[in-house]
Amino acid sequence: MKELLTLNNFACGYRDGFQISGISFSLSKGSFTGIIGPNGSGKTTLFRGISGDLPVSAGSFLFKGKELSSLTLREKAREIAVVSQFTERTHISVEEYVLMGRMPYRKPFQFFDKAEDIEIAHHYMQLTGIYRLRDKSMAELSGGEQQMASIASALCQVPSLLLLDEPTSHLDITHQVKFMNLIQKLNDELKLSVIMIVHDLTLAAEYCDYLVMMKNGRIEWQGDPESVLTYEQIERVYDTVVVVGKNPVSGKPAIFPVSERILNGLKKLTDQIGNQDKKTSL
Ligand SMILES: Nc1ncnc2c1ncn2[C@@H]1O[C@H](COP(=O)(O)OP(=O)(O)OP(=O)(O)O)[C@@H](O)[C@H]1O
Repeated sequence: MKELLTLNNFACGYRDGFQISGISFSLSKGSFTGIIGPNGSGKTTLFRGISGDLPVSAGSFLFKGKELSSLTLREKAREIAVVSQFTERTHISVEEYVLMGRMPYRKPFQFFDKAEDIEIAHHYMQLTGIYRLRDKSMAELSGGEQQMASIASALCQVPSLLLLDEPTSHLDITHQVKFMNLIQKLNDELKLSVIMIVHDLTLAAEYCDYLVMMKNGRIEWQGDPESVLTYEQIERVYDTVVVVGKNPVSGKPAIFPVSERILNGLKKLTDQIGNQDKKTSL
């Protein structure tokens, strides 16, 4: 089966509070999808619905052809791994933290990690560049290093779907690009499907092959980056003036903000030209 997940008229939300509704999209195995939209538009709520953290209140959600709610917690944990924005500042070692990702594979009454689990954890620590930090406490790591440890732990679950909630928000440009390249590599080589909440639209355009743009708990637009990230749609959804250009190397959309001072200057200039045109036509 090519389709990994299908949401059909899906709705979920908080009791007597915010709801997302009418959500319909399908993602195939190995896709790299970005969820974009303004603050409070429902991106994290959608994530919580996809991870099974919030129950489906209407519509359906099929994962590999089965209702997600029919999977046991252990089955879900073997299929879907979530990396949230915040890592707990726990005092356990990096290695112990990463090994927690093997929990869904532990047998009842298995109190020690098997050699196979340790081998898998070491493999993903090496891949994410944190192997050298394995004996340090998680609390001693920088934000970027903690982020990598979370990814390594999530990969230990050997999931088919990785959910990333704003993973690059605390990273400098070097680490952002390094991080995105790693996710792209996992996506390419392991055919790992990725859904990522991302605020940086240019970064989303560069790496994602599909974008879902949300506003007020609904999908406003979805498709490839070129069709979603037009200046008209961005302005309508974010209520902000932007210029959309092209990355000269990749050809992907690049989004530029425009300051109010520049906009006011442009407005003055067009008003002056308009007044001159009026005078000459009199
Ligand atoms: N646990 C909760 N209980 C009730 N309402 C919540 C809860 N979490 C979030 N909300 C509300 O749901 C709405 C959507 O929040 P959500 O976190 O899904 O938005 P978002 O698009 O991820 O925002 P941001 O970009 O700011 O992270 C907000 O109005 C928020 O106040």
